[in-house]
Amino acid sequence: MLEVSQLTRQYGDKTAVDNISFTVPNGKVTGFLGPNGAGKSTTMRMLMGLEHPTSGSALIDGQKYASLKSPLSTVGALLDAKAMHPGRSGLQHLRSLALTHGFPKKRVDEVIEMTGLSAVAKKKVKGFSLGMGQRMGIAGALLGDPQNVILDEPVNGLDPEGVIWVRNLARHLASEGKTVLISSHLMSEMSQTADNLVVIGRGRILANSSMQDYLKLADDQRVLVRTDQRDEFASFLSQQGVNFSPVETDGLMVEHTPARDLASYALDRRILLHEVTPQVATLEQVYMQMTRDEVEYHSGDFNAANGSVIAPGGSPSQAPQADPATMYESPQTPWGQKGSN
Ligand SMILES: Nc1ncnc2c1ncn2[C@@H]1O[C@H](COP(=O)(O)OP(=O)(O)OP(=O)(O)O)[C@@H](O)[C@H]1O
Repeated sequence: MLEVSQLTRQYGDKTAVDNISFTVPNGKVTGFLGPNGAGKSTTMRMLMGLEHPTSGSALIDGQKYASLKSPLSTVGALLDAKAMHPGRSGLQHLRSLALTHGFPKKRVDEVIEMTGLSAVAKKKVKGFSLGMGQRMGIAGALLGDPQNVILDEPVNGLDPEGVIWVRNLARHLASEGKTVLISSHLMSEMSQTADNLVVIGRGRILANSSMQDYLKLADDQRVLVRTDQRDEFASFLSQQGVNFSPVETDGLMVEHTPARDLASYALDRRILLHEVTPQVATLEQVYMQMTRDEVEYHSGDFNAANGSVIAPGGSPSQAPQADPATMYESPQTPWGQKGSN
């Protein structure tokens, strides 16, 4: 179990992590979400004893990392996939880790096999692709068969097969009763992987709940109804001041009205509804609503018609100007999205 309690980390004037508390329970995958610069990596690094908290605590199974008797068997982390000696092979890297921690060579072979690296394990780390480096980092994290696993952006650079593999791995570890904390910017992936979510923005907790409860926070609850008496039902809804929009030939997407009320209105008016489907918000929709004002590094919108970039809250300019406030931002790509970082 991981326990973060009133944790704060300041770098000079900058408060990277601001008095946050949350628990990551055993047997669950907990997604750790937040915009760039929200404080996820800093929190994970404090759990792993790589940064000292300014105040508060970050504990693993009730202990600070530095006090753990058998660190690699208690917690395994992928924090920076490039943190390996470039001149060594993956096999050498894992063997030296195993040797210093007293794990048998057999365990190295097991994690190499588990992470799909058998064919490249003897290659020098400097020749690794981003995805191979990620897999090697995960292999290192799993070496001690730890009770707690912390993965910072593990799917970064992985191909679709690798992304599914990480999902299955996380689910498998949780099914064995292990604690899994995993950060990612891939919302669709996270929605399939995590049981619980901790969302942070500008160093503060924005949400800490089960995935199910989180999805209920969508502020635009909508219900799709279908009926052969659409005009009649639509005119009734208009009289009630309910907002809706037509869908295909027989449907209405109705806003802010519970499905039960809609069914009841229809029954009273002897209108047969042949479909009443509450729309489930996606994780991405709820997350975007929640973090709208928490994004430290905003991208401008790209105007495909004339190639201009509209600065956040501003008017079009022909070329993006270098601005110290956005110096961490990825360059605008021709298709108007941020590149990966
Ligand atoms: N060593 C440091 N010195 C100064 N500022 C730092 C340092 N490490 C992190 N920060 C700042 O702390 C804030 C939180 O950074 P952090 O890397 O934890 O965010 P993150 O949520 O992991 O972001 P991303 O999703 O981009 O990886 C950022 O504003 C970052 O610039």
